[in-house]
Amino acid sequence: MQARLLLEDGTLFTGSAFGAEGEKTGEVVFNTGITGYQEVLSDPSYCGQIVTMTYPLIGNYGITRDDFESVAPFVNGFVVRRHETVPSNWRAEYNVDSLLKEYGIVGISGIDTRMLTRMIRQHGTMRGILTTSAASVEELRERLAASPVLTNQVATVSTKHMYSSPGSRERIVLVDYGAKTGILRELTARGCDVVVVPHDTTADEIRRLNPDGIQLSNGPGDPKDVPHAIRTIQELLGEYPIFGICLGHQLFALACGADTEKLKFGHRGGNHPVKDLRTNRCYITSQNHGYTVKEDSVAGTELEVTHLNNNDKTIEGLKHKTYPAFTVQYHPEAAPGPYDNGYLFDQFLDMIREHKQQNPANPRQAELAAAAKGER
Ligand SMILES: NC(=O)CC[C@H](N)C(=O)O
Repeated sequence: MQARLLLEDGTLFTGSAFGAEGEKTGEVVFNTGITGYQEVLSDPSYCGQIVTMTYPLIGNYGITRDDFESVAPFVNGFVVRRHETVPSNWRAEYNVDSLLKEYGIVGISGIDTRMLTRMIRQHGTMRGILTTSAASVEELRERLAASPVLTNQVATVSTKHMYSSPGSRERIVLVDYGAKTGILRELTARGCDVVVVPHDTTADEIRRLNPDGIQLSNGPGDPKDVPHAIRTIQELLGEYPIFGICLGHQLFALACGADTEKLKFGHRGGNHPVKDLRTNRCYITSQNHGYTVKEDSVAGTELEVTHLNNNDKTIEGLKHKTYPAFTVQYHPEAAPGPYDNGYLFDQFLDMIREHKQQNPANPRQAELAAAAKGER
C-alpha cells in the first residue's frame, strides 16, 4: 500500500505504508541517532510529532518492551528509509511494523530521509500530513492547513495519578510533564524514594509529600503552554533543591524570569557536544528539543549559564545564583544516547545533602514560617 507525506511547503513524498493505516498531521522532526528508534518512538516529548530518522535502516534489532521510555508511544507518524521486518536480536519481541499497528501510528518507508532532513534544516521545522488515503494533494493541503496546532501535549502524556517507587534514601518528587522512564530509573538506581506526580500538582500538594528535592522532567510542546507549571516552580524555588531536565529546564528558566524561543529545526540525536563553561570540558549528550532558553533573556535574572551547545552556542545548562537549583537542556538519563552525563543525578543528590547540612532549617521555609506567624 502507498503512503504519502505532504509538507507545509508543498513537497510531496511518496513511499510504502507500514504500521497503521490512517492519516495524521504534526510537526515533522528528524532524529540523527543511528540506534535508539524504540526509545525515540516511546519518548513522550515527541507527542504529536511526525518523526523521521536520518539513519537509513530502522528496525533491525526489533522492539523490546523493556526498552520503552514510557507506557506507550505518542508520536503521530514515523518516516524511514527502510524498515526491517525480521529483527536479529534475541531480546526482540516484535518488529516496528507491529508496534506501529498496535498503537495506530502511520508509518511510511522508502523515503530519502536525509533529503527530507536537509529540507527541514534549510526551511526550518515544518508541519506535515502523513496519509495512506487516496485523497488528492489539494485535499491533503487543505486538511493540513485546517489541522489545529497542539497546545495540550503535556496534559495528554503526564500521569493522571501520583505513584511511587519506594527507596531508602532522599525523597524526590518527580514532576511528570511527560517523563521518560530513564529519569525514574536513574533516581531509583541511586536509592531515591521517588514520588511521581502529575504536571498540575500544586506547590502545596508537593510540600505535603515532604520532598528532599524536586526533579522537573522532560516533556512535549512549547513550555509556554504550561503556565501553571511555571507558577508552581516559582512557589517552590528556594524551598527545595531543584533539578530540571529539558522541558523542566525551560519551565525553570521561565519561572526565573528568562524567556524561551523556538529553534529553527531543533536538536534531536545522541551526539550533541555540550561545553561546561566552568570546567571547559565537553560532554557528548543525548538531545530532543525544539525550544531553547533565549540567550539575551538570562541577563538581569538570578540565573547563570553553565553549559553551551558547541554546535550552535545555544544555552544547555543553567544554575540559580542564590538557591540550590540547576537545570540542563539535554538528557542525562540518555536512552537513547550516551550515558556520560549520569553524574548530574549524583550532583543533584550532593546538592540536596549539602543543602540539608547547611540549612538544617531551610531558609525559605523559615521565611515562610515567619511570614505565616506574622499573619496570625
Ligand atoms: N525533551 C523535552 O523535554 C523537550 C522540551 C520541549 N518540548 C522542546 O521541544 O523543546
